[in-house]
Amino acid sequence: MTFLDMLRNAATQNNSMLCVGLDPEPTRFPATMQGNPRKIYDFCAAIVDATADLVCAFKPQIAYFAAHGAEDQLERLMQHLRANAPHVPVILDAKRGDIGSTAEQYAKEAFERYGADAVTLSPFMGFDSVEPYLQYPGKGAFLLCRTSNPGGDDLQNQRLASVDGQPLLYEHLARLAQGPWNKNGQLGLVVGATYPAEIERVRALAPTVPLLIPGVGAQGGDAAATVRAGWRANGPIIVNSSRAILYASGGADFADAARREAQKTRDLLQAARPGA
Ligand SMILES: O=C(O)c1cc(=O)[nH]c(=O)n1[C@@H]1O[C@H](COP(=O)(O)O)[C@@H](O)[C@H]1O
Repeated sequence: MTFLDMLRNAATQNNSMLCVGLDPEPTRFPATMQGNPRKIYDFCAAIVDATADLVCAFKPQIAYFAAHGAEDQLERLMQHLRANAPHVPVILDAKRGDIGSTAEQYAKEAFERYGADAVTLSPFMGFDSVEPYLQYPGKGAFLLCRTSNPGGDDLQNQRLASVDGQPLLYEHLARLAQGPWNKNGQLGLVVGATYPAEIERVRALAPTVPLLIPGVGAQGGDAAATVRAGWRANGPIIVNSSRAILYASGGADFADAARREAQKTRDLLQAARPGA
């Protein structure tokens, strides 16, 4: 099954466009685990179990594991996801971007070592840095397009004088992802919930590719505006929230609190669909 098939199925089964981001930060764990990087797996597995019927995807952020030398716990978490949430696609948030020969190694890491269904990529180095990921049939790749951070403006909002119509860089990327770069039909774009007007612009230029949209919750993005700008019947969106769900409670009830927060966010997103 392709990444897009999995996404469609999970979105339908769980009635959801919510992605729970797995960004484990031991200092924010509840008392019995607090500050202990060996508890990363336990913490994340509890969150997965509490939310697996509410999401269309999970997104582990690799830096939160690698920073603690906890790649083995990410491998265990991937196995846990396969066993306990087999219907939910996993997007490995790695934001890789390197020359083709090195990209081949990163692709192997994401799809073979971790068994991810999709990966996030920085497209800054051009198509040959993206192509190795597209060699994996059915695997998804999300290109950073108009990111949620304020500094995203610095490059993404620059005009390309050399391209027809002098589009902004992020607009050009949106066209490439919808068209010539989408060799395996599984490309998507990352756009921040903090910029709904730009989400709308990206959707106009790339009507059918999936949009991964982080920035609701801790970054303050407007969930309803995000859905209105990005969701289309044949253009899926995956709205990520990490900290607001993971740390909804700092106590022993963290998993129950995460579930309540995920449910609230899921319902808010669903209700904002035009005609819902
Ligand atoms: O690619 C991403 O996931 C990403 C792109 C972007 O533009 N902004 C952004 O916040 N992210 C990631 O999405 C997550 C957001 O986390 P919260 O702000 O805690 O919901 C983090 O893992 C970020 O690395």
